[in-house]
Amino acid sequence: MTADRPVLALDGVGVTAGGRVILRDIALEVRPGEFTGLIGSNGAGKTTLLRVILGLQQTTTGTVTVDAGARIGYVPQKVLLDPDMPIRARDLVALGLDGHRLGIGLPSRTRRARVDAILEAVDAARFADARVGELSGGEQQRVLIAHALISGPQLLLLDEPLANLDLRSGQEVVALLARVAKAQGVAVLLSAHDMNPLLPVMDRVVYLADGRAASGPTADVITAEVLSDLYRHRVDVLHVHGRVLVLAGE
Ligand SMILES: Nc1ncnc2c1ncn2[C@@H]1O[C@H](COP(=O)(O)OP(=O)(O)OP(=O)(O)O)[C@@H](O)[C@H]1O
Repeated sequence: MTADRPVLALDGVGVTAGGRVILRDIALEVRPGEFTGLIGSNGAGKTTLLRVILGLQQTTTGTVTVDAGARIGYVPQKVLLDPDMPIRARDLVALGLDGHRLGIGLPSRTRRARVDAILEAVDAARFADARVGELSGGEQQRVLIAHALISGPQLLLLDEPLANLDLRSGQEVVALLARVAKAQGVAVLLSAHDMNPLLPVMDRVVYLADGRAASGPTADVITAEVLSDLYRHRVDVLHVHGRVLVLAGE
């Protein structure tokens, strides 16, 4: 795997399910060490696209190419952790190791060291022994990210991880993921309905509207011209106090 070879590439991908066209002609590339935002409003097709990449959703057209040997980590949307579930944060993270062939046969001291190191990397060491159900949303999100990272994936997919976080926790999770991307060369693909929390770190964007996508470097895609073309309707892109607003025009 080299820095200039995409770890993931989609070309002409379409999905029809339940008699409905959900995605059409999606093309995108994701590279090692890059942070890509998958942006779209409710129902735009973000989860479906992530499921396509995971091989859980059948495509009707196009190709999905994952670099040979690349492992994929996944943090699904809405993981419900029962407050009474008697599992500690460190045990949940260790499950990410056991669910993978990497985890089999590791001596317990090595396993523990791996779990500690990954909890440290996501700034979750201080609640390693707490029950996951009792942690705050932001803390749980860190544990779930550690769980996805422990098998050493080259591609990390996260489905709306900021949805239930306050602004501050959201910023912390985004900064953490950007660090992981750069330090470990992981390609991060994160879905969100609002791109603003991602702007400081987002190298590339896949902007979904009505099942179609515009994708590429953020500055090339988030323009009135490209988004008007995508929406097939005039939209304006406003930059206000460091935020980007996409507004329907006349
Ligand atoms: N198997 C299916 N059969 C029929 N329709 C489906 C199927 N899977 C998804 N859809 C529809 O496709 C559309 C896109 O769904 P998807 O969950 O991918 O959107 P999303 O962008 O993740 O939305 P949200 O932000 O609300 O989670 C929705 O209208 C959904 O109802």
